[in-house]
Amino acid sequence: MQLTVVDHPLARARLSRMRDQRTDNAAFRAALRELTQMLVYEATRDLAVAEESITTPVTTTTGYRLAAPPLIVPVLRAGLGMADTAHGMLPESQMGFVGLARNEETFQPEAYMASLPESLVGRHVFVLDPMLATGGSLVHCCTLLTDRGATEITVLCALAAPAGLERLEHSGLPLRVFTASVDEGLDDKAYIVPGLGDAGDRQFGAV
Ligand SMILES: O=P(O)(O)OC[C@H]1O[C@H](OP(=O)(O)OP(=O)(O)O)[C@H](O)[C@@H]1O
Ligand SMILES: O=c1cc[nH]c(=O)[nH]1
Ligand SMILES: [Mg+2]
Repeated sequence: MQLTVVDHPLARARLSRMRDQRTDNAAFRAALRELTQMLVYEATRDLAVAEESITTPVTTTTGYRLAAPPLIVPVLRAGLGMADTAHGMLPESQMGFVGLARNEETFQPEAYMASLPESLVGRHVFVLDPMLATGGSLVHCCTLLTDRGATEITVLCALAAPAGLERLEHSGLPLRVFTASVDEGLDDKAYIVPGLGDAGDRQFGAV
């Protein structure tokens, strides 16, 4: 597993706004959208490009486009807040969806939907979920993807806990992880510390 911490000053500023308990739902969503831009920008740095000839108003030159836009997969609910921004930056990408809700007593993810192409052979997949806590949700999601043949998965998250990163590492899944911070740890409710609370509730309200 490859880990990249995107600790650019602008990313830190957005993340700090998300952490602050005074930040309301709308401002939290705005900061997450802006942070997502930075995560996508970093995570797409090494994607293959195809060349094409283009004609400017002055002359002909070489243009570039992504050779194979990745499949984008937000993990509902919280990943929804990253989806539109990622899609805006990768407009040719297809989007799939995975719905998971962590049981807050057992901390196990409970799946309630998956809408994915049947085969992901040869497809690079970008998974969006702001929070990597115990890692149970992302292991579940990424296993759905490898079961369909994916061999290249990039995870974008705002925050990661060391325990979740360790779990992903030991899962053997073919992952690159981009996060804006590796936080201190988890509390007794498996919330990330210092964290930002429940990323779904912070965007959409408590359920
Ligand atoms: O690493 P884990 O311990 O599995 O926890 C992380 C998961 O928890 C949050 O979702 P949640 O289950 O709260 O659902 P929600 O997005 O609907 O709020 C978050 O968005 C991750 O999917
Ligand atoms: O801190 C956490 C842990 C899991 N899910 C969240 O939304 N926040
Ligand atoms: Mg939640």
